[in-house]
Amino acid sequence: MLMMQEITADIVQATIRPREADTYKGDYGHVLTVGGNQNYGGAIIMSTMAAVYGGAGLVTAATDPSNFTSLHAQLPEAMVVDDTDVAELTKLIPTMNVIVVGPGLGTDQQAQTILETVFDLVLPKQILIIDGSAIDLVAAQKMTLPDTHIIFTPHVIEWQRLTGIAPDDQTPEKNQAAQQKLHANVVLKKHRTEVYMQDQIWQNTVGGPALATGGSGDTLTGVIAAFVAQFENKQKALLSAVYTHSKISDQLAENAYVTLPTMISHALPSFMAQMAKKTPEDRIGF
Ligand SMILES: NC(=O)C1=CN([C@@H]2O[C@H](COP(=O)(O)OP(=O)(O)OC[C@H]3O[C@@H](n4cnc5c(N)ncnc54)[C@H](O)[C@@H]3O)[C@@H](O)[C@H]2O)[C@@H](O)CC1
Ligand SMILES: Nc1ncnc2c1ncn2[C@@H]1O[C@H](COP(=O)(O)OP(=O)(O)O)[C@@H](O)[C@H]1O
Ligand SMILES: [Mg+2]
Repeated sequence: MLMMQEITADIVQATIRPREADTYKGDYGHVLTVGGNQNYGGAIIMSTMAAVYGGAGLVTAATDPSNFTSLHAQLPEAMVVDDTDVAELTKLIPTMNVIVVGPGLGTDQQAQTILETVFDLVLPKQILIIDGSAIDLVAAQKMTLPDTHIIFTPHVIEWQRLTGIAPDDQTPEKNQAAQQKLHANVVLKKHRTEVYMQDQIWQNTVGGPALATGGSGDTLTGVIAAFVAQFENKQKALLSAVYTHSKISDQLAENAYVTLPTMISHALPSFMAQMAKKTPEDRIGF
């Protein structure tokens, strides 16, 4: 039986610390989110919003141009680029710290071309978060993964598509073997989300059915991107993002039957401020 460790508030409090006074946006990472076709624009808006509210220094969304206006209406802080403009992506991608690909991307030929472009251009020093449709494309097209730091964020059906392991057979042993074969970190999303990284397995014990609404996972990608972009310890940043997304939902769920993805994003700055204020002595009882 494999040992599973619980993600605790301690890890989050140790990760989210007060910002140094003499810093600027360039110190908190540049995130690129790639996705959102003509039908699923909301997915990339939710991912991008979470990256902005989660504290990434700069955020750019590469999406279908039909989403530009709606994205800016909600999120003037983000920049946009046409996700089929290879020349622009070729200039932009090398300047990024973290790339999210997949929310609302779809699985048609155009989506596949966009994903191939990202895989071609991503650099080994970057962090690539592969979610939603991009996981489906990797699985269906048996795409070779790029040489970079990869975080997969599948739900149980996406994980099945990627590994062939049916949800009922998704044991820690089988999941870890599949994760190690992929040479990637895996956030297996479900009621009690599991994080597989290197030889460790972590379980998230916060979060509940108020998160069971379209866009919760899209939002998680943006929180992960913002955290790994701005915090030094990438493993703790990943665990902290998973916890924070769920914990905010739990807190909102005291007064909200369903916690809409945009509600979670809007609550990120105040939750992070609370975490940053905590000293080691405060940690008991949180
Ligand atoms: N507003 C938007 O634009 C939205 C776009 N979305 C995008 O839509 C695309 C397709 O994603 P979907 O996940 O909807 O579709 P999928 O076809 O990947 O997954 C849906 C299937 O997975 C099952 N499933 C998911 N989680 C499960 C769990 N914990 N236990 C058991 N079964 C589970 C569902 O029952 C369903 O059969 C993605 O690109 C995604 O990002 C969705 O995120 C929804 C919102
Ligand atoms: N009952 C639940 N308990 C805890 N977390 C949940 C529950 N239902 C959904 N979630 C969380 O919501 C997110 C759903 O992700 P996903 O299925 O990819 O949504 P979408 O693609 O619509 O954004 C995951 O982080 C998952 O852990
Ligand atoms: Mg999803």
